[in-house]
Amino acid sequence: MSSPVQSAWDNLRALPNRTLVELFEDGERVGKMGGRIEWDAEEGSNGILFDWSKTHLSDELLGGFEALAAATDFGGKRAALLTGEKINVTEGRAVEHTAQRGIGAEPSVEEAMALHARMRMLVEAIHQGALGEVKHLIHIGIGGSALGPALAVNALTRDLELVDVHVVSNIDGVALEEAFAACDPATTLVAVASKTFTTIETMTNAQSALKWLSDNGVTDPSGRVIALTASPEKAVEWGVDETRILPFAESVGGRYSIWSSIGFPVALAVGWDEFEAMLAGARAVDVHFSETEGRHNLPLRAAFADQYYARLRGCETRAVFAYDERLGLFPDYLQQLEMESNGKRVTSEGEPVNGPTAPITWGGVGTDAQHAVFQLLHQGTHLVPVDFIASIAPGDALDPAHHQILLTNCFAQGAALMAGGNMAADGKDPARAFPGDRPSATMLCDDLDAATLGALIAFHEHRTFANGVLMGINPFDQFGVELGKKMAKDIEGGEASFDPSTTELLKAAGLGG
Ligand SMILES: O=P(O)(O)OC[C@H]1O[C@H](O)[C@H](O)[C@@H](O)[C@@H]1O
Repeated sequence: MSSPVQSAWDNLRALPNRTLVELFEDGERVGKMGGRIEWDAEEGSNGILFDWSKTHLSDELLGGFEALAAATDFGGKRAALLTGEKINVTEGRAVEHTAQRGIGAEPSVEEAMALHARMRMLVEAIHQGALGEVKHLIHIGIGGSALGPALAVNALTRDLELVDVHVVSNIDGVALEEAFAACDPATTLVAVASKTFTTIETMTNAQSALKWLSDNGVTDPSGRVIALTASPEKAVEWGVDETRILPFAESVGGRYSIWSSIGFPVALAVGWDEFEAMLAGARAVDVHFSETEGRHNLPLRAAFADQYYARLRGCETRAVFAYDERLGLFPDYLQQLEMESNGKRVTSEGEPVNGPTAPITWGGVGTDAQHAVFQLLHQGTHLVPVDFIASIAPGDALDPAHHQILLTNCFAQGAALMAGGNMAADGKDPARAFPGDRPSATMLCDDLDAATLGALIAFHEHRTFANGVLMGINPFDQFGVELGKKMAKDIEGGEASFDPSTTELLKAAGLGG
């Protein structure tokens, strides 16, 4: 007998696939497949329009996916997420990034608010000169301790940068040297961001940053260090003064940690109010996600489309193009969020999964990408669902033509992917033929400010969670990163023997004994 989940998938597989042109015969489609999430802004409200009408989701498919959501107990799992149950079953932990935004179990929300207050005091004290003149911050961290800060600092500091922030993640010393070259040691602080405070890249880079400070005449280098961590005791052992440790809860996952003290460089660069605005934008999405049911729940609806393309149409990748220079790092951010969360092969119960899991996330910025990779999207043999992200308000103060061309190109690409056609005069040249019926979704922001960035990130967090629920997997562990780390340690320790290829490579590089 098949399980309710299996029946829901069987039912989905039996539904007809309609073309986008056929789907648009429904005159109400744009309204049905669009939706806004809004929040209060200085003047009125701001928001994001989520237009999923150019995807192949039909009324029947939406109904089928709603049945799947019911069979996988989406409602119960969402409630468990938002009330701090231990849903990260493989690690026996709650998952409480929303508590950082005020949504969650009361003690966790209170703890988050108290830690935010402490972070705020330090940020404001630094702005007021309590640590002397501070012009630069070298933020050292990797993975979830770097990608969020790098994204947000890059996105939000075009108009205002109170402190010049350099995010360094790679162990390749070239990365750290580049930051050194851009900073004056006398006016530089170093943030060491690591949930565990053990990550080899981060700890090695932090040590070298201390050495750089002392080699360049800073008398108390460790007095220039701020630790952002869920392991404050390890930071103390490492030599950071307790007054400059900004802790966060163990239940905040690395790739979900921008909302915690890992967001310190953002607050330092753009000020506390902007950091709070980012949290408020995320909270607006949390509220929508927690209160809206079925197809009207926008992150869930996006996950329906993700599952449709990955599992029913065999798409192995999905692409994200931000038509906004400020979101240049958004695809990188999403790669960790989605691939580290849902790139799994067993369910939460340890059983093999019943279909493909996370597709490969890739992308870039428009219009650059149009002149490089869009050829494949329009005429290649892979079907790639595309997300477009754009802002109605421009980020630049140049001739408005810049922004108009940017936006018209963004919309034209979605239209062209869907419509297809033939560019030859006689309409018959196969090399000039566009098959069309290629899907895209568009996220159109009123403006790209801190609240909008928070909302965009939270939308993708919940979309990722919803995908995990529909596939029956735990999105919150990441054991897949461990084996390579262990082998690197084994090489360092000279303990292990390796395959012939690896042994030769080590020998050629003069490594590994
Ligand atoms: O913050 P840390 O403990 O230094 O961890 C940094 C990163 O490394 C790990 O290997 C994980 O893959 C990431 O999820 C994590 O964000």
